[in-house]
Amino acid sequence: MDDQTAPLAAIDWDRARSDLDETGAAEIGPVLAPENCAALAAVFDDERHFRARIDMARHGFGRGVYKYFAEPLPEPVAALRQALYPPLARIAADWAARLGDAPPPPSLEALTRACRAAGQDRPTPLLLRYGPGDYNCLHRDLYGAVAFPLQAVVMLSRPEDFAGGAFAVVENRPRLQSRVTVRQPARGHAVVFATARKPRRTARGWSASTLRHGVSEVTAGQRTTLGIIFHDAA
Ligand SMILES: O=C(O)CCC(=O)C(=O)O
Ligand SMILES: [Fe+2]
Repeated sequence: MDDQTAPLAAIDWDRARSDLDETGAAEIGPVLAPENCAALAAVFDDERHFRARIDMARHGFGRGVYKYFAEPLPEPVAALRQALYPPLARIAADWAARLGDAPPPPSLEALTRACRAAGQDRPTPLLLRYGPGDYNCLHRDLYGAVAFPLQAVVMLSRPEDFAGGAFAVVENRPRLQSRVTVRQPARGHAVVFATARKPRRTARGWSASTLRHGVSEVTAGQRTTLGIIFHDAA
């Protein structure tokens, strides 16, 4: 463990796995110390750290702004991405076996190499900022053929900094009505969730349900999050 990330060793991965199996989302944490949350939120206004700035309303993605980090990623972001990969890859490997998919690469480095080979070479970790009236439409963060099936969002704001702005995952289940799971993680806590699909037990074995995630309207204050996506973008 280093001083950049809170002790991931304390995370109950069995519980996270069963929450992910059940709903496609699991709250874990803390994963970032409060001082790192504050420092990362402050980075939002410093354009030197980013490769792209997206005005969500312009693209019909919702309302608010997000920015993709440029390389090199800030140390706490790189360290957290690295630390989250192995436990998430174990869950991803079980999901792949259930769905008959290829297993995930054994390491983040191997995933990055697979991305490069597919022409996906731009970093995807991002900061998102929402003010009053802002929201994030349901979506999937897919950026090319290579995709890791799980991702994380870390809350950088304190609960008293904003109102509204709930994180939501919607699971579209074959032949069933859709299920929504809503989370409001504390500062420094994360929600890990399925990027696009997850296995769902059926009478005959397993089938794939499809997932999207988004954020409900922020009604007051300012909400800043860190998104950690493991595959790179084309
Ligand atoms: O701001 C959030 O809670 C979710 C942001 C998001 O879409 C993501 O991290 O992929
Ligand atoms: Fe997203």
